[in-house]
Amino acid sequence: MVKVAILQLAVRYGATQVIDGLDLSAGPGEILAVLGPNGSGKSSLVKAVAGLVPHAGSITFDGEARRPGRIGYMPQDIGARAALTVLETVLVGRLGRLGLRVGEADLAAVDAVLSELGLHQLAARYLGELSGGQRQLVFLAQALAAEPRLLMLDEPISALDVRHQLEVLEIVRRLTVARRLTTLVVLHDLNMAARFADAVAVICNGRLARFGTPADVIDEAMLAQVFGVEASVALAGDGRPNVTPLRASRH
Ligand SMILES: Nc1ncnc2c1ncn2[C@@H]1O[C@H](COP(=O)(O)OP(=O)(O)OP(=O)(O)O)[C@@H](O)[C@H]1O
Repeated sequence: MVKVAILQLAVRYGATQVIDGLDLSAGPGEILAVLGPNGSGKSSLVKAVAGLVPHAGSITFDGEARRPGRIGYMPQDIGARAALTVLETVLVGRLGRLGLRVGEADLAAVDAVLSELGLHQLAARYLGELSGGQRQLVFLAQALAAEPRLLMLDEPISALDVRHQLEVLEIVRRLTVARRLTTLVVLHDLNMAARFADAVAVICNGRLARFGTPADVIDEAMLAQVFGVEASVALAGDGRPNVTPLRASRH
């Protein structure tokens, strides 16, 4: 259980500032979806929280600057360069917890995650022999194998068919609630964000454009201002918004 508080976050690459003055928070048992146009700074935000890029401003975890030991991070870029099998790749997720040898508990944890994501039959295959969607599931498995308290997923469903998209987000939601994880997930699919997130942060040009519940944030005005899209947004029976994009309103 980790309360993440971000205050006046700034990230720059060389002379280019890509996140500027961003305040945000996420709590245990909660999925925070991070939305925004391409290049707006979503991955940079998640990398800053994971400690993978330097930043200014403050990021605290339960009020402390020190990151919790158990972080699960799934990057957006999941190339197949490493000559590892699926089993080995998922085991890497437990690196911080491995002793001098792989123990029974590690193998059991990996086994459980492989089963949960339906990856058992692929366990001995090399990453380079998988489809893009299968590889995405393997890297999700790697993030979950850490048994994280803080879970960060950068576009985890972008290569998945619609059933796997739903399955993955259902698993993420179930684990988030059952284990009181604090979950940050970068998504491009507005309707999946509306359906699965407790809170939504919209990033635009490195700044926080909107932050609140899906119903507060995902509306026609935001889609026009932030994404340059004309859309119709209806509230479903459960009060969550449903977006139908109509046309690009600017080029
Ligand atoms: N390592 C880097 N060096 C220099 N600039 C970078 C680097 N990584 C990202 N950027 C730039 O920072 C800005 C934000 O990138 P970031 O990857 O955070 O955006 P994003 O919102 O995740 O985009 P997308 O939806 O396309 O994945 C972009 O303009 C990008 O070109």
